[in-house]
Amino acid sequence: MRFVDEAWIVVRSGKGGRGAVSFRREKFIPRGGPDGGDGGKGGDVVFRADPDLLTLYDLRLRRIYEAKGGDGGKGRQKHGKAAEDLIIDVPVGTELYELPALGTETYGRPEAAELAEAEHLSGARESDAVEEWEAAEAYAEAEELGEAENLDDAETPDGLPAPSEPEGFGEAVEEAGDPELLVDLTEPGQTYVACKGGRGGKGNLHFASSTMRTPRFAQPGESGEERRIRLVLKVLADVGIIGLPNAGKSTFIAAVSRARPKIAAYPFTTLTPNLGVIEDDYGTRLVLADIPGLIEGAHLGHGLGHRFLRHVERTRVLLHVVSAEDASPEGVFEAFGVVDEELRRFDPALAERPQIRVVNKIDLLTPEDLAERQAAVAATGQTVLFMSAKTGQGVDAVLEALWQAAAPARPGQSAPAPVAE
Ligand SMILES: Nc1nc2c(ncn2[C@@H]2O[C@H](COP(=O)(O)OP(=O)(O)OP(=O)(O)O)[C@@H](O)[C@H]2O)c(=O)[nH]1
Ligand SMILES: [Mg+2]
Repeated sequence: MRFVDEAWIVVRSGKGGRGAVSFRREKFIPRGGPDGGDGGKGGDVVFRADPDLLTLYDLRLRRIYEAKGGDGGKGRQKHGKAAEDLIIDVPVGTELYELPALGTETYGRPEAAELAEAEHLSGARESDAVEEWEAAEAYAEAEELGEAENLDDAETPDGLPAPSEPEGFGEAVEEAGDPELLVDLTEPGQTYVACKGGRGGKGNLHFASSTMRTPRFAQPGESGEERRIRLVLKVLADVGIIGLPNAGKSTFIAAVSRARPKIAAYPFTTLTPNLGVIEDDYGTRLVLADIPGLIEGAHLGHGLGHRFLRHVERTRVLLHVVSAEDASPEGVFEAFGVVDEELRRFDPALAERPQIRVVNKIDLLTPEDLAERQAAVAATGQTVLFMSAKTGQGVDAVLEALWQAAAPARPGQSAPAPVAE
């Protein structure tokens, strides 16, 4: 499974529907009072945490998300229908950050002009001859067509041209400094309204007064909002597989799950975390995350590790893998120490996370060499497992330890036993 952990998108809520300009038509009354209804509210943009999603991949394929606009008001005091909200499903564990605005003009949207118009009209400056004239013209035209109740028809549903990405957009996003965290969607079904839809405009029935019996104007709908949002998925894996580059982490996850990460005999083969799922006979699942190799200085941003350490923050158990090539009989714990130190400097709480320690590639050792290391470990009273992800030797014992340490307690079962350090 391809795992994408970051994306950024533009979201826009829908514009409010236009208020209607309409007049009652009754027999023998040539010009009845205004009865134009209000426009409907534009759609909100809502993010929702979906437990079935594991990646942000879909959000990479599309960049701009727009909710629909509200319907225009109608005659006989009928209000326009509110638009449906646009729901964007994201994996559980997605954080949303606000990116700085880039200036709406770059989109060539008529927003500013429309706002001015809305202000102008809501101020109901009836002395403005031009405005009157335009409204009257529009009304006459509509009347001719027999659809005086709704002058909104000429507009596209949201009244805006199709969006396009302005030049320099990507760069500007890249340069955005520390963005502000808006929400952390950690609960399945949790929602966050990122943009509120615009309010519908008032119909002309609101503008009648003693001096203004036949208002030939109505408010346009309020514009929607626009935001640029960065999405960061922190893997909600149960187990984080950590270790130095080339230790065999990807080989292990490929051996025990259907994940098919790239495996190669050079460091930093894995560039983004891979997720694998294992399932027991009861259908209980454990999500494993194969994290790119950490090296000394990861906490300083050296290598790739730093960027990915945050994924480990949320795992319940760490599977710490070292290669037998790096673990001499006296130096087995030293080998684990390098990555432990990186964890500690990045976040002391991380270093306290339960760890299952595994020496991998034991197929490269003679039986005597292996026995020597096992004896050295046993003498310390600590637990270290030995396996070969390549041949499968010892892998079942590692899986068993993972289930013990990370499986969520089933009803009627006590919590998993703590892992021996
Ligand atoms: N002999 C032997 N080789 C192994 C074993 N496990 C992995 N390898 C080899 O070690 C090399 C590195 O394996 P990977 O699984 O890519 O290592 P990794 O820890 O994911 O490395 P990075 O992604 O770079 O951090 C590959 O050539 C694997 O074939 C093992 O149990 N025995
Ligand atoms: Mg790898």
